[in-house]
Formats: sequence, structure tokens, C-alpha cells
Amino acid sequence: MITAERMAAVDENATALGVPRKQLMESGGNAAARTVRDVAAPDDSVALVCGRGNNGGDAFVAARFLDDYDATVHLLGRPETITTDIARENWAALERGEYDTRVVRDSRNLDLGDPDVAVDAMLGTGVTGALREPERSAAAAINESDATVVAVDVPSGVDADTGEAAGVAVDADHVVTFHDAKPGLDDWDVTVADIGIPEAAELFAGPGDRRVLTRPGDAHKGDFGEVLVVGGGPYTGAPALAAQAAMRAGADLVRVACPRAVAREVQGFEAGLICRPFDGDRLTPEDLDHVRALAAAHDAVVFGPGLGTHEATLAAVREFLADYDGRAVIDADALQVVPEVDTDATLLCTPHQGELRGMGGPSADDWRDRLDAVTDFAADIGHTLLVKGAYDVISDGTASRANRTGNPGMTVGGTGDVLAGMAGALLSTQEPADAATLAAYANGLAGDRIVDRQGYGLLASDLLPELPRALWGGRDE
Ligand SMILES: NC(=O)C1=CN([C@@H]2O[C@H](COP(=O)(O)OP(=O)(O)OC[C@H]3O[C@@H](n4cnc5c(N)ncnc54)[C@H](O)[C@@H]3O)[C@@H](O)[C@H]2O)[C@H](O)CC1
Ligand SMILES: [K+]
Repeated sequence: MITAERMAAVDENATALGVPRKQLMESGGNAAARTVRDVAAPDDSVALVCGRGNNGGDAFVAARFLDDYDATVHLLGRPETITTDIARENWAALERGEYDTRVVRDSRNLDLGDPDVAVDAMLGTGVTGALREPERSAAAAINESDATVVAVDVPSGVDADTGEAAGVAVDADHVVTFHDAKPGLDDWDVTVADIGIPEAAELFAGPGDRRVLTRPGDAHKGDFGEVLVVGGGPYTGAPALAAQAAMRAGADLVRVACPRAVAREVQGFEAGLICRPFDGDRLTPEDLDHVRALAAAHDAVVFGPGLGTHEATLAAVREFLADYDGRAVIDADALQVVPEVDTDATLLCTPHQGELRGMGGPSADDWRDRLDAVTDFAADIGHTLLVKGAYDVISDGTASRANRTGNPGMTVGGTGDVLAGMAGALLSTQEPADAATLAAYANGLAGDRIVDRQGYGLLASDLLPELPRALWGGRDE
């Protein structure tokens, strides 16, 4: 089962892998034609009723695979208003090939004839709200006809995510849907057609996974959250890196709770960082009132960078989590307490494989073997895991994804702090698994770009200025 939103992401990932949408449209159109062949007799007439988006484009392709039938392509609207290049190119091919095409400029002129089979390719996953004209009249005409109706991807008028129709919808006898079942189609006679989307487009994080984000140009203050980084003690750079990464990832506000001595250093890295220091030289249970009050005022907490493993510090983490019910990224030394704590918090844990074993998690040499093992362990502990490695594995306990951006130059200290900070910023507004996937992808991509440019020898802080483009994509992508 796949939602329209996720389908669009997978589609974009497929393009990045070198399987562009036009190729998928070719397969989709071919699959639609095969479904028509299954229901049509050899001399049957076929009316393909097409919208101006890619759903219509699928039927332009299908028409080429139905040469031997008496097939007519009805385009609802002027060819100049076709919304995508690939649909327009396929329409142009029909015209050049002298197929039987009709342009319906006005729904009052719609005449489907009396087809044996009607193909509904008006709207697919791009539908919003109730059908407008001329699609509404065309849907009524299809429903009133005696034709066997084959709907492409989704019956027009039906929202593929809810299965609800906001008004008139096509009453299809068969639905040929692409790649995977769509959530709203349980009650229909559905064939799922493989259109050649590589498994890697679903499994590996890619540029399509950015679609959950609002692009900075459209963003408003408050679209992103406020993030609290709790860290520092024996280490001072870690909380500063995490906080700066959270800022680069678009957090509206980032504050750092750390020992007073660390705060001076944190601000030395970046004057804009706001510190809310506590006394002493490491986190202890005595600081919890301070940390709890701060955490309650933020959308996500990043817990761990540079905290160290002092017993009192781990006790503080344990006590904090026991009655925290917000969202947190747990990294580094704080990870080891997670399995023993009963908490209502929503946690995104970012262990490398050694830390995963320290949490009582699975060890598997091959990342493919890790996919299921990490899912099982995430389900066990009830939190989302981002297991770092040459191939990162991400799971919320129901399914797993992998990320293969990044390179050996990123084993240098601090890159994990950058990842944790970015994950915290994303977790403040996104589902934990989406936040984890995107953080892993963007962190690795930033590192890959640096190494492409300058070779190895990168510093974790080099990643920071690369993060925005890695997260949102650049104009050149
Ligand atoms: N990977 C894949 O799954 C592939 C799917 N393909 C097909 O593409 C469609 C989705 O195409 P898209 O262009 O995004 O949207 P639509 O064709 O569904 O519709 C866009 C079009 O419709 C207008 N519109 C929106 N709502 C309404 C309405 N209520 N009434 C009238 N008109 C409406 C909107 O303005 C646009 O102009 C997917 O379903 C598959 O069939 C591709 O072939 C590639 C692979
Ligand atoms: K359709």
C-alpha cells in the first residue's frame, strides 16, 4: 500500500536512479492497454477519455498499444493546456502518428459514441476536490454508457488516499493501478501493475524524500520548530556542532543546555547560539528541573552530544526520559540508557553499530541483514532507530529504509553530532522515520559534495554550510 504523497517521492527517487517518469509512463500505458485487452473482444471499440495531467498521458501511451482496436482518444481540454512535458510529448506522438484523436473544448460537445470499453484516464493521484468541468460531465457520460470501464491508476474523482469521492466519480469495473495498491481502493476490482520502478527507489533515501519539507522560499516562521540541545561536559565541540546543524536545518530557534564552562566555548563557535547553562561541569540529576522546564518549551530535544558516561550523567538522562513525553533525538553516550527506561517520549535513536550492540541490539555484518533486524529491535524498544554505517538503516519498527550517501571521510569526529542536530530540527516537525531518513541522506550528501570538491580531510564543521542545499536541493537539481 502506498499513498499518493509517498508515490510522488518514490517516482522522484526513480528519476534520480536513471529511470525517468516518461519511462514509467510508457510502462503504465502499456499495463493499462493490457487490462483493456483482458476485457475487450477483438473488434470492440475503445474510448480513451483523457485529462491533461500524467493520468491522461498514460492513456496516450495506451492508445499506441491498442492499434488493432477501434480506439479513439478524447482529450478533455486544449492540447496547449496539457500540464506536463511527458504527457504533451506523448500527445504529440499520437497526432503525428495520425491516431484517432478528438479534442473536447467544451463538455457539451463530448460525444463518446457508444464504446464497448471506456478507459478513464482523466485524473489520477493529482486530483484535488470534486471533479470540475469538463471532467464531471465526462464522468457522468462514462457512468451512463454501457461500456466496460477501465480506470487508470485511480477512478477519476476518487481521492487515492482516502477512497472518498467529493462528488461525481467514475464507477469503474476494473482499476489498473501502478506500482502498489493505493489506500482508498479496497472496494474496487484492482490490478496492481509493475511499471518498473526499481526497488532501490523505495528502499534508499533519495531526493524524493525531501518532499516532506516546505521549501525555504515558501516557509514561514513556525513551520520549523524550536530545538533544545542537551549536551556537553567532558566534550565541548559536540553540542556546538549539533546546535549549528539544527540551525542550518531550518530550526526557528535553537538553545543549548550545557555546563556553564561549556557554554562559553559553545558561543565561541557561533555567537548566535543561545545557551541556557547549568552549574557544575557535567549534567547530574540536580540539573533536571532546569532541563525539564526548558525541554517543555521546545518542540524537540537533542540529548547526548558530548555528555560523557559519568554515572550521575546517565542517571540524569534516565530520570529525564522516565517522565518526558515529548520528542527527542538520543545520541552518543545517552543511548545506552534507552532500553532500560519506560518512557512516553517519542525517541529517535542514532547509534552506530557498536552503540546499537551496547543497547542490546542486533549485530549483522551485512546491511541487508540489518534491515529486518533493526526493524525488530525498533519494535522491541518502541522507538525509531537510525543505525549509522556505510549504509545507514532506518526503522520505526514497522518498515525499514536505507541510506547510502556519505563516504569514509565522514568517520572523522563530530559528523554524528551534526547528524543528530539536523535530525532534531527535522523531528520537531516531521514523523520520526522521515526525519531520520532525510537527516541521514542530507548529512551524507553534504559530505559527498565536500569530498568531490576537495578530497578527503573534511572537518565535521565543513558539513554545516552544505546542509541547506543538501536538505532542500539547489537550483541546479
Ligand atoms: N509513478 C507513478 O505512479 C506514475 C504515475 N503516472 C500517472 O500520473 C498520474 C498523476 O499525474 P499528475 O499529472 O500528477 O496528476 P493527474 O493526471 O491525476 O491530474 C492533474 C491535473 O488534473 C487537474 N485537476 C486536479 N483536480 C481536479 C478536479 N477536481 N477536477 C478537474 N481537474 C482537476 C490538475 O489541475 C492537473 O491539471 C498518476 O495517477 C498515474 O496515472 C505517470 O504516468 C508516471 C508514473
Ligand atoms: K483515472
